[in-house]
Amino acid sequence: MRTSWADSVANSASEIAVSDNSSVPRPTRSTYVPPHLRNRQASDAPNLPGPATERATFTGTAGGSLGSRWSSDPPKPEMGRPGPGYGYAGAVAGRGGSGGGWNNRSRGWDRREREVNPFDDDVDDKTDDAEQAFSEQENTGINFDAYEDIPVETSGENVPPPVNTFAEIDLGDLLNQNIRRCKYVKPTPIQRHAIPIALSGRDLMACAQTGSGKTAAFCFPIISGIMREQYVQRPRVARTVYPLALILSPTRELSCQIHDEAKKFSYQTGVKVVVAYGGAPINQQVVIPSSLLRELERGVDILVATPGRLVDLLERARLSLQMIRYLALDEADRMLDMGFEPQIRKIVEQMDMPNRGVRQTMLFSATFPREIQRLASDFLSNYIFLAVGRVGSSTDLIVQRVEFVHESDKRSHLMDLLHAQRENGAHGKQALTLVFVETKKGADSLEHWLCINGFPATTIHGDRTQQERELALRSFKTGKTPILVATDVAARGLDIPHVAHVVNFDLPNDIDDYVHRIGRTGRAGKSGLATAFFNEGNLSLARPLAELMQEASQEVPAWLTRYASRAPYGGSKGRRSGGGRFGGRDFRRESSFGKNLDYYGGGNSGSGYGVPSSNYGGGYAPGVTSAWD
Ligand SMILES: Nc1ncnc2c1ncn2[C@@H]1O[C@H](COP(=O)(O)OP(=O)(O)OP(=O)(O)O)[C@@H](O)[C@H]1O
Repeated sequence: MRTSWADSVANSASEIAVSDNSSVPRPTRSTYVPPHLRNRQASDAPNLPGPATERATFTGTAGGSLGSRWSSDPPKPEMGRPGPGYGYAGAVAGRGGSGGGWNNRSRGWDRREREVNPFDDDVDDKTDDAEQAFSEQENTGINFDAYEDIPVETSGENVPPPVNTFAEIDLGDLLNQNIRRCKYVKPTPIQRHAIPIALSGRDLMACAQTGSGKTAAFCFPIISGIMREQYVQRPRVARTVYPLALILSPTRELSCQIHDEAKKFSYQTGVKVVVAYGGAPINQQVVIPSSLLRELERGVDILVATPGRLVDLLERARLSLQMIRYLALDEADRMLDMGFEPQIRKIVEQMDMPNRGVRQTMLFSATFPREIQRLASDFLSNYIFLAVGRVGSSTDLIVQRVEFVHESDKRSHLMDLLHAQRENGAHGKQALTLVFVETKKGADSLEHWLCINGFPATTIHGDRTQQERELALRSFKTGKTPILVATDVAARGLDIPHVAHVVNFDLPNDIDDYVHRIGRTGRAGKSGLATAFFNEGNLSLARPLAELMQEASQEVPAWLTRYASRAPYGGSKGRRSGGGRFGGRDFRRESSFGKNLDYYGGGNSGSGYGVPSSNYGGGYAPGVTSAWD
C-alpha cells in the first residue's frame, strides 16, 4: 500500500520532536554569528548554482571571505532576537562599515523586538470545539500520492531536473526546520519542479492547480536566496527602504496570507518580511498607515504587497525597488489582466526596479491564458515555462455538480442544499460553505436573507472595510459563521482549511474565474464539493464548463452538453491555455499564436500596454465593477 503524503505528516511529527530536541547545538556568545551572516561559513558552503552566482550585476555584495555558512545553528528560541552587537550594525562595524542609517536594522534584530513565533498562531486560531468538529468533518482519503501521476510539462532552455525530497534541495537548516514545523513532509509536484528552477536563478512562468502549494514554491527560493547571499549593501537614503524581494498579489487578504506563510518559512532566519496592502483609490489623498511606516523602518527584505499600496509607497519615496533581486507575481494572470496591468507595468518598468535579466522574475497561477502569457513575457528573460497538471483545469479532488436553477429559485435551492448539508454534518453542524455571487449588493442581500432564515452567514466584498473583511474571514474560518457569501475578491488564493462546499450561486463570466472559485475547496490533497447554479443567463459558459468538467472526469449533465453544443465558445474567448489538451501550452510553442493579433486589439497598441480588445473575456460583464483591490 502506498503511504500518502499527508499521512506521512504524522510520522514527521515524531521526527520534528527528535530533531528539535536533540543534536542542534546551541550558539554561545563567543560563536554567535550576526543574523545576516548566520548561515554562512566558507568551509561547508555547498556548490549550488543560485541567483547570487547567476546574476552578478548587483553591486554591493561584500565580504567574499566570509563565505556562506549553510548548515547553521539556530539561535536559542528563548533568546528571541539578540541584543546589540549581534545585529546588523555590529556586523557592519566588524566589517569596517559605519553603522547607523535608515536601513541598518533591516537584516538584524533589534533588542526591543522579539520575533513572534508564527507557529503559535495556528494553535490560537482554533477553539477545541471547532477543532474537533473540523477533524470529524475532515475528508478521509487524503492522498497526495494522487498528484504523483500528474502530467508535467516544461519548456525553455536547460531546465534543471526536479527533486523528490526537500533534503535533495539544500535550502539551509533554518528554512528546513521551518518546513518541518509546517509539517511539509515532501514537496508537492509544483514544488518539486519549480524550486530547483528558481534556485538555479532562472525566470519562471509556472502554472499548477489550485491548492497545490505554489506559495511555498516561490517563497522557499526567495528566502533561501536571501539567506544564501552575501551581505548586500543597501543605499542609505533617509526614510526610504530597499527590499530585496517583492511579492505582488491582487487582494489584501491574499497578501496577508502570503505574508503569514512567508513569516513561518523565514522564522529565525533573520529574513524580514513585511506586508503592505490597501492603497488609496485614484483621486483620494494617500494616507499610508503609520504602523506600516514603522514596520518598514525596522527593515524589510521581502515586501509582500498589493499594487495600489505599493504605488503609494513608491510615489512617496518611502520605498525604492532599486535593490530588488526577486520579483514574484502570485495570481499572475489576474495581475496582468485588464484591471491591474497598467499598474504592474508601471511598478516593474517605470520605477527603479532592475531590468529583467538582472532581477529574477517568477510568475505563478493556476490559470494562464495565452494572451496573458504573451503580455507576461515582457517581464521575463529566457524563462522556463512549467505546467503541472492541466493548465487552467480544476483538480479531480473536487466533485463538481451543475444544476439548472432559474434566477427566482436560487435562494430556495440554496436553502435546500444548506439544510441537507446541516443534516449530514457532524453533530448537525454546518460545514464551511463559500457562496459566490456576482455583486457586492447581491452579497449583502443574500447574507441578510440567510441570517434571517437561521443560517449564520457573513460577507466579504470590496465595499466592506478592511476590518470588516478581516473579521468576516476569521469568523468563517473558526466556524462561527459557517457560511461566507463572497464576490470574486475571495476567489483567488485564499487557503481556508475545511471549506467543504463552494456554491456558485451566480456563475462567473469567465471559466478561469470558475476554476479559481471552486479551488477554495479540495486543497492540499483533500477532497471537496462544488455546486453551480446554471441558467439561461450563463449560456456562454456552457461549453467551457462542460469541457472543464469532462477534463476533470466529472459527470456532465446531458442538458449541459446540449447547451454546450449549441452555444458559442464564450466564457474565455480563446483565452484558455491548452484548450483541453495537455501539452503545447507555452505560448512560445504555438507558432501561429503571435500572428493572431485579434486577441490583443491589434497587438502592441500605442498604449504600450497591449490592452486587450473587446473580445477579450476579462471576466466582468459590462457595468459590473471589479471586485479586486
Ligand atoms: N509540501 C507540502 N506538504 C503539505 N502541505 C503543503 C505543502 N505545500 C503546501 N502545502 C499546503 O497546501 C495548502 C495549499 O497551498 P497554497 O495556498 O500555496 O496553494 P496554491 O497552489 O497557491 O493555491 P491557489 O492556486 O488557490 O492560490 C496550504 O495549506 C499549504 O500549507
